[in-house]
Amino acid sequence: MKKVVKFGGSSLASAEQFMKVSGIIKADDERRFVIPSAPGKRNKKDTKVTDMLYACYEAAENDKPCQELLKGIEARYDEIIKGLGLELSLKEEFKTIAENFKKKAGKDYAASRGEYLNGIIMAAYLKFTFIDAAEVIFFDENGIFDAAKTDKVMSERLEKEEYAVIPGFYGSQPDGSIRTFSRGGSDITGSIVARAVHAEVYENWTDVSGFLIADPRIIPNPVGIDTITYKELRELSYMGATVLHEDAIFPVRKEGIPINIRNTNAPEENGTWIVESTCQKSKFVITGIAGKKGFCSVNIEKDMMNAEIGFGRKVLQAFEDSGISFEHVPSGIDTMTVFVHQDEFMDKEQKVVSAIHRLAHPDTIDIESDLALIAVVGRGMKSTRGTAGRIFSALAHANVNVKMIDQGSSELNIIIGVRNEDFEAAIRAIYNIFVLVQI
Ligand SMILES: Nc1ncnc2c1ncn2[C@@H]1O[C@H](COP(=O)(O)OP(=O)(O)O)[C@@H](O)[C@H]1O
Ligand SMILES: N[C@@H](CC(=O)OP(=O)(O)O)C(=O)O
Repeated sequence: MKKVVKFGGSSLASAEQFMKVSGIIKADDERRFVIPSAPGKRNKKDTKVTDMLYACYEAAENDKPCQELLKGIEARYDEIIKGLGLELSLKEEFKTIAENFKKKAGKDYAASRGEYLNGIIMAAYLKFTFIDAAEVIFFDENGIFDAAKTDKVMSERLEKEEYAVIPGFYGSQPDGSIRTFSRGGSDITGSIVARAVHAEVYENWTDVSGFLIADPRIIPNPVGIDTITYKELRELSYMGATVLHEDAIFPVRKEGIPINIRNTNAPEENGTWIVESTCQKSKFVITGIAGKKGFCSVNIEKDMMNAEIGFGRKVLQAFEDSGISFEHVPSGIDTMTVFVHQDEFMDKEQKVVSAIHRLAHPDTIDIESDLALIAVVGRGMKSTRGTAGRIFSALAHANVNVKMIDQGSSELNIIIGVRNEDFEAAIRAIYNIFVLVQI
């Protein structure tokens, strides 16, 4: 039996955390393949090594001095090495990194060094084989993850290893350059490794005891989720529940490998099981709530819009032509609203508006910014009447003005648009009505 274990930055932020991690791995000899992230925050005010590397590289790229910043990063690793009592020096590694920064080896190369160096330390401490992810994780020349090549090379390579450490977050492109996944992407590496070795389980160790019904930074001590389906999880992580990267389920999903979210600081707890499907009912009507701030709505009105075939396509074409993806498109008889990410949209706003006028000839276009989207997700909602009603009465009681509602036909989720400033109050109101009143 093989278990793949991924440890997030919060689990590897200091020597003390490394010791806990080693204890967890050594407690079960089926924990054979280890995916470390870069050191994360040691306290709320601390900076993640990945962010330090981005900052350092930005300086190097602009021909500004970055030696001091790099020294700060080296000091973080040295502190871990010293704390673990290891006979290991990363001097040569840092020399190479400084040289490559000078040669402008790329932002992705810079960020990836956080995981690479942590992997070297982890392998030395555990006495496992170190495998550079650049040798087993591949992207094509356009930077798209190459699943087929990765799966083949990775499974052949890991077949030969009993115990190995593979750093998370990055791989290589055909020209040998380093490419990373998006932020939080070590979760994806863990999932890819789990698939390649046909693991029995993919354990994802973090600093919370599993997936919680709501973000603990908004709801103090939220109830934990015992079991959640891949689909529910995808909705929640896409909508901002950062505990697992939204793309991390794809590799394991195809193999039916469950993901178990666990807490490095409370390993005795079972955490959350993420599975393909389950006959287990969730504790409450809803499984979870998540959300994100920073959206804009573009409201388009045109009399008799309903009778005009192709109107929606023309409007969306205007967004596509500017390279802007849309999140939701609720519509009425003579209105259509397109929700987009504010930061993506801001610079191109007027270009898109004029394109909509040119392509679709609407009567009016009205833009509203600083909106948040909240997803209420649950496999139990389909069979329960009145869920939407309960949400709206809770929001009305909390004085939250609902800007938009969108329910997918799967009835797995309801998306609600509110003002950014109402975001936390809205999440609290929904949590209270579905969870607190039932406890
Ligand atoms: N629904 C949720 N359940 C659990 N944690 C959540 C949720 N939503 C947001 N989080 C946040 O996700 C954090 C864990 O993810 P992350 O910071 O990426 O950890 P790691 O460094 O271990 O990869 C938690 O500390 C918590 O603040
Ligand atoms: N270190 C990378 C990748 C990652 O997955 O980190 P973490 O496991 O700490 O979320 C980041 O900060 O984005």
